[in-house]
Amino acid sequence: MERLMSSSISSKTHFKSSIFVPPIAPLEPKRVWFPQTWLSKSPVRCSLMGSGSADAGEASEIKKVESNDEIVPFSTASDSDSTLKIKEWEVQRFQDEIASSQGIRIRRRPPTGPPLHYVGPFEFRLQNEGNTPRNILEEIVWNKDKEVSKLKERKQLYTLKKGLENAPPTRDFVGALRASYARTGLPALIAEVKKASPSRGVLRENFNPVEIAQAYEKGGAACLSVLTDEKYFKGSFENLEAIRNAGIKCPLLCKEFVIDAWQIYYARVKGADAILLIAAVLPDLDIKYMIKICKMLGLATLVEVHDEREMDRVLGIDGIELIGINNRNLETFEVDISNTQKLLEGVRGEMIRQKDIIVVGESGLFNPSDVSYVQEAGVRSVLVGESLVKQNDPGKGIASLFGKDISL
Ligand SMILES: O=C(O)c1ccccc1NCC(=O)[C@H](O)[C@H](O)COP(=O)(O)O
Repeated sequence: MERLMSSSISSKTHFKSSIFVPPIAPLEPKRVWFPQTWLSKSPVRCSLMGSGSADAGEASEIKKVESNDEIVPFSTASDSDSTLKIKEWEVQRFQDEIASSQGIRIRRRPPTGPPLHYVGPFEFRLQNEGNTPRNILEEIVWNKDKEVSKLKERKQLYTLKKGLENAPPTRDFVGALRASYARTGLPALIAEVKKASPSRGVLRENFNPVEIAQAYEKGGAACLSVLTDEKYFKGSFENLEAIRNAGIKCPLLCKEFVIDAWQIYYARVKGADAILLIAAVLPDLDIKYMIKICKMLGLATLVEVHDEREMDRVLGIDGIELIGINNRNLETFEVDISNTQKLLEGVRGEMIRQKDIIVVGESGLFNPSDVSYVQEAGVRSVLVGESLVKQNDPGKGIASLFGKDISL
């Protein structure tokens, strides 16, 4: 690993020395053997923690390695392709080690896919622990990795940044939540525009995102959350853009699985006012880095946690204004709204009050007693999808959710 770091530094890369490098035993490349057929011709484009597409100068003291440049060869592998692959593999391993040292179970997709194995004249790919996603969240993230790589090839950051000049102005997402809470005395609603989900399948066949958004706004939602993932939620960035262009005044959260800063720029260009960052997926340094990028672009961040460890990590990060507590375990689909209460008890709740952080209760909220329960636990906002989107009139669903009309 030391060798990896020094080779990265010696090439023309942006690497800030303030990055925390945990004491990992150096790898021994001489013991690593890769079948020749496992090696591809693609150029290495690696980034520590996977957020490697934004300009290093922009989030000043924060990290990064991004290299298409010459790389110092160092192993027994004879050609430069294999050296690049070994380097990719090492960076991947380094990334996963940092993540797991923070209790993150979701691994990033291995860069090369499963190795080929030979049995006599045949070859096949072995499926094993290392190359198969272990749960739905990991699968989504691995798929997202492939998706984002392709999108980045089609639209480079440079082009996206030019698009920023024509992007609509951002609206104050946090301000809208505070104002709604002050006006109604009830948790401010972030109403979710979601056609389907991995746990519930298709929620609404007759799905018109703009009409649903208009109904939510009319029904008293403070902000909207728009799913943009296509494969698992049947959402899209076109939906986000259409809702923004339809003149909806509620600020919009881009509900995406963000693993790369490129996605933040893309969301901004498509009209988002806020971005979701999931602590189960992103190491601390990525969260800090992405918050900086968001601030620079005028976007709010909703940092989502599910357990105490994630909450403690996030409370250790400066500048957090919104924390979402997801009552759904994204690895198992289990939903339990008492999770919100558990995470807001004692010293954690105290710290949140002191920092004036708005907590958003997410998932599994269906009726007024669910809403009161999480409000008593300390939330000042709720993020609700299924129970609203399934109603014939999703706007009227809001009144049923709160037990009264909150649009007035
Ligand atoms: O909902 C899922 O099945 C799911 C699976 C994997 C990752 C995320 C998932 N959902 C995202 C959410 O947490 C919800 O869309 C959101 O909190 C609203 O929940 P609900 O009101 O229960 O629809």
